[in-house]
Amino acid sequence: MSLGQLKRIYTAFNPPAVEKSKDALKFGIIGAANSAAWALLIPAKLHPEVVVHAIAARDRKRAEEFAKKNNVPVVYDSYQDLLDDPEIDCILVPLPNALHFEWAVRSIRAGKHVLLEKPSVSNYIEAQTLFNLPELDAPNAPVLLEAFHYRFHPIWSLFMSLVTPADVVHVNTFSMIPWWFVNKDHIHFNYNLAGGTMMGMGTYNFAALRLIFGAEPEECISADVKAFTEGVHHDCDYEFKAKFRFPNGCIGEAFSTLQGPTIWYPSYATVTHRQVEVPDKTLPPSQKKFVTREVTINGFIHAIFWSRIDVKEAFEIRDKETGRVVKKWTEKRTQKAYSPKEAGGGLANLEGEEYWMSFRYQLGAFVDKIKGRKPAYWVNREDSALQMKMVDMAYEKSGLGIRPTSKFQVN
Ligand SMILES: NC(=O)C1=CN([C@@H]2O[C@H](COP(=O)(O)OP(=O)(O)OC[C@H]3O[C@@H](n4cnc5c(N)ncnc54)[C@H](OP(=O)(O)O)[C@@H]3O)[C@@H](O)[C@H]2O)C=CC1
Ligand SMILES: O=C1OC[C@@H](O)[C@H](O)[C@H]1O
Repeated sequence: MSLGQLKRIYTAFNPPAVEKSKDALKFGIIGAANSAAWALLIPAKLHPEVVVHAIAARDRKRAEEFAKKNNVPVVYDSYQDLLDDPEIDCILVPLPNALHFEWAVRSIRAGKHVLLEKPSVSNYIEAQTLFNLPELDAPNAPVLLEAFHYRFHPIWSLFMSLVTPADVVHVNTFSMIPWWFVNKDHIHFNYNLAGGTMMGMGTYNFAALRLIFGAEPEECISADVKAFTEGVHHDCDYEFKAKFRFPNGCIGEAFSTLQGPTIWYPSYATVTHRQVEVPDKTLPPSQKKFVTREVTINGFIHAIFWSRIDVKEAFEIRDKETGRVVKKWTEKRTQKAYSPKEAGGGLANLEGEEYWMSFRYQLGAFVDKIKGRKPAYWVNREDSALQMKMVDMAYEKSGLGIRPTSKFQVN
């Protein structure tokens, strides 16, 4: 690891605190969750318009410890008490997946803006209700955002600018978390809490496929899982490999595991385009030029640690009449984008530093939306709902079945 990389990662987790503005939004967190550090506590330090105001946990002592450790001034005894605080503008919901639906609805009904951990809910049934809540279409409606952090990072935007969705024929995605990071008692492996690797990690791969094809999958062709069978862990996949058919017979593949090997291997998505003709005025009129482009984004999920885009273009010059290949060659290049400036082009003027994690860009977009500014990037409600449709498709195909629907009643 280079010194520059080490410095970037160190600063990402220990960022310089910025001064808060008078009209900063007050956030409350329901659940003293580990992921709250990534999604809110760290990025909040870098955002002048965000103050983490309150924490609630099922157990007050746990909330107090969390508050002390993270300098959160107000502690509540219950999630509902926190929602009832009129001073709070926004809620982070970092609860087990099975509780996202209920607490997102309750938060919205309390008039709060909601940053909702991924996956947004347990299944498409819940998604249709949540993302179509009438409160979200009322005047001055609260903002609801699924925390799909990687989509807000400049490397993702740069990567997408190198992809031509209509020409994509095949996509292969990979993600993993080493075995030592998630133990068996984690909420990821509790069926009643809507656990499973497709929920915890696979949703990242699935979103990549939907975005790269610019379309929804028509069918899950196969979904092979390795799953626990006993106790609360039953039907929780700890590893899976799924294959989807997208429009025009195109194929998208996803592999992920939450029990991977010891060394953390970066996620990736490799995109193969069909061969297309490229205009080239330097060629004689009897010849045509073609290119087949393959683009890989490495480290798309946790870009801060290490990420890079690899572009491989295979060119061919063909005789127009006979189709015979006259010449062929391959060109390769790589690109990094730890900041908008490094991404360049249309992204260069956006706000961001190389030590900003995807979560900081996400928080920026969330605040911009609330403040009535136009975020650089957004994940809309329909998109989040369709995301759950794809997850359900894979769970149904796997034989494990969709994750259980919440009993919480929305009247
Ligand atoms: N964006 C990201 O990078 C990440 C996102 N996530 C997502 O965030 C969510 C939480 O994950 P993570 O922070 O790892 O989980 P944790 O186990 O660390 O936190 C979950 C919280 O849920 C609360 N909770 C309420 N009811 C229950 C229950 N019945 N069983 C267990 N916990 C309960 C607990 O709060 P209390 O303090 O009240 O006891 C706990 O603090 C998940 O949806 C996950 O997919 C997870 C990791 C990273
Ligand atoms: O980004 C992540 O990495 C760790 C996982 O436990 C988590 O669900 C995921 O969001």
